[in-house]
Amino acid sequence: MIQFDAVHKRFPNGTTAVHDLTLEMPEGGVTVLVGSSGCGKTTTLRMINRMVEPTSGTVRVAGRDVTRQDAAELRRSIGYVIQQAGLFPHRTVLDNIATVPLLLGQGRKRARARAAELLETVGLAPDAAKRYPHQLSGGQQQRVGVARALAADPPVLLMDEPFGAVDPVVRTQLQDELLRLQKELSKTIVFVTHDIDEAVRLGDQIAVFRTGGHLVQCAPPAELLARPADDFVADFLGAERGLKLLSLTSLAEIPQTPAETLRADEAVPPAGTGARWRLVTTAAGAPLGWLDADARHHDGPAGDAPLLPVRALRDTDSLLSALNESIASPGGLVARVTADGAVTGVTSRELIHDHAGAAHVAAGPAPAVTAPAVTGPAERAA
Ligand SMILES: Nc1ncnc2c1ncn2[C@@H]1O[C@H](COP(=O)(O)OP(=O)(O)OP(=O)(O)O)[C@@H](O)[C@H]1O
Repeated sequence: MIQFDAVHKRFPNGTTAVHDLTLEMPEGGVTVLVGSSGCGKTTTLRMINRMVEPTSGTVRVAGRDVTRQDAAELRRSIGYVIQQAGLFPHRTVLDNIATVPLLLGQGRKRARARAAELLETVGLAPDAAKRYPHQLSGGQQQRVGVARALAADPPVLLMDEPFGAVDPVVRTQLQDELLRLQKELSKTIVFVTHDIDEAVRLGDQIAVFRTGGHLVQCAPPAELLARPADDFVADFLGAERGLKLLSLTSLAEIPQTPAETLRADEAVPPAGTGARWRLVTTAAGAPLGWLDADARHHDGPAGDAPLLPVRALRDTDSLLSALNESIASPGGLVARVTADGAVTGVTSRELIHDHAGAAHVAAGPAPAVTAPAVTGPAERAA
């Protein structure tokens, strides 16, 4: 666990970067620090590995005051990943990853063997090992950065906007990789980002800071979205915080009913018999598309009829995806499939809407909105 106890940081030029911060970052969990530019996120992060020293207060890692530990030793025991990876340009990928184990006195052979293993762990092909950083894409460089931070198997990982410089698709892939890795490794991660969606996706808890280094609220994502402490946090979370909350609820919680299906080789039934929207599937039960059985443009096998696209969802998908799909689906039905892609049933738009409302109720009521204080004439005169 990492503990900040009444930590204050004032730089020599008089800037207060962090103001009286008391915060616990649980062991094996991801704490995300968010807030507008200059609100003290990086300074907070850097006080953990003593790249910045607090002016007052105590930072403890695993119960030990960091200022009582040798700074270089402390840094080697804490992984650090920054934006654009910060790799050594004249070292190969493998040597970049092996840097800390070598500094810790591991033999070259062992350090390189471990580095090669880590390449695979972070999803890079073995042939990346001999390349230099400039020969990799931005996303690949970030993966090397993560591998390097993990090389000495540190219990704590500090990540300062690690995915800030890559495009949204690669960014999502890197987030997925981090979530997968974290499931296996359970590191104590402190992650700085500007992106609230990234915070909601990755954080076990999210700490929201305001300019001047004030911590405004720290809570698990669902609680933060349902009950922002004040207007600042609510604004920071954005107008779509209700939808973001749905992204945290899994579709598994919502019942399904049997689907009216037709195999692709079956004939289109006469109009007016059975359900209007039939789900046409392969022989193995994978959905191919929606058939408007009442329109009946076609007499032959269902698979040859004009079908409307279907995007089937798994139990692991979110209520937000279900809501989205229920709007796009012609009959308002969301097709549900197993992990192997075989149809298990459908869920109606109405049921999804009901549960979307219930998700908000379950997360608890939002605080009442307080009207801005009206300044009275006496105060205005003061
Ligand atoms: N070495 C320094 N000397 C003086 N002021 C500093 C120093 N480092 C940071 N600051 C100031 O401290 C405040 C907090 O900076 P910090 O980098 O921690 O913010 P941040 O939230 O990480 O910002 P960003 O999101 O823009 O990276 C800012 O006003 C910054 O200008």
